[in-house]
Amino acid sequence: MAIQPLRRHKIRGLYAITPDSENTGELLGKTQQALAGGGRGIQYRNKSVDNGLRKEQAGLLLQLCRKHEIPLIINDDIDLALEIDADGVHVGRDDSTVSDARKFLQQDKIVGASCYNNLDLAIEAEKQGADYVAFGAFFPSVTKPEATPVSISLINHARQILTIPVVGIGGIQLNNAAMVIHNGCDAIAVCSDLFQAGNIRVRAAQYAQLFAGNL
Ligand SMILES: Cc1ncc(COP(=O)(O)OP(=O)(O)O)c(N)n1
Ligand SMILES: Cc1ncsc1CCOP(=O)(O)O
Ligand SMILES: [Mg+2]
Repeated sequence: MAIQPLRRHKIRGLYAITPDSENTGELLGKTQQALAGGGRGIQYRNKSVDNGLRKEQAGLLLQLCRKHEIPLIINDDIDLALEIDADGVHVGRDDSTVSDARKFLQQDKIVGASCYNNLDLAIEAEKQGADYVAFGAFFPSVTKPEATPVSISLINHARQILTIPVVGIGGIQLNNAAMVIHNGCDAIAVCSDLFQAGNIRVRAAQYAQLFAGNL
């Protein structure tokens, strides 16, 4: 029986952001481990390979995510999301607008938006139909060292104003994740601390445990 696409799944818990990688087998193996440990969303983010390989990797990741009934969100690229029928797209200030993403993707697809340290951007993203907003970087990020720094106190303000889920990103590690969650983030987006872990499944389970009873 064919596995059906996910219907506007809410992003909550551990949201795994894939690292730049040319090694498709390794990328799939690591993502499988993140899913086995309890990852609740996967974002395919790969800034370092050509479009052909991006399409191949994204298609294979989608098959894997469907087996686990977990959504695959494509970073930046609405066309790729449409081509492979991914579960959604994540856009930032240098990408398409939320309105365009919403217009081109079917209603049941997920649209996420980066809002950096800016609540006005988040209010606008929600109006335009975003399914979640992301703030960060809360901590220095090795994956994106130039990311805008953000104070944890923003999360509480965001939760009071917005109805859609709030995602925290940037330099999140096991020893600082609880602070982000306890301040109100519905999900934490993690790349290096998850994908560089010696045992990715165990690391993912440790993150998932931080949300225990809250998903
Ligand atoms: C969940 C999540 N939050 C923020 C980002 C960053 O998006 P953007 O600012 O467009 O930067 P790039 O990731 O494209 O470098 C994200 N990808 N995911
Ligand atoms: C894409 C992005 N946007 C802000 S920080 C970041 C990178 C997140 O990766 P890491 O968890 O390794 O800091
Ligand atoms: Mg982007």
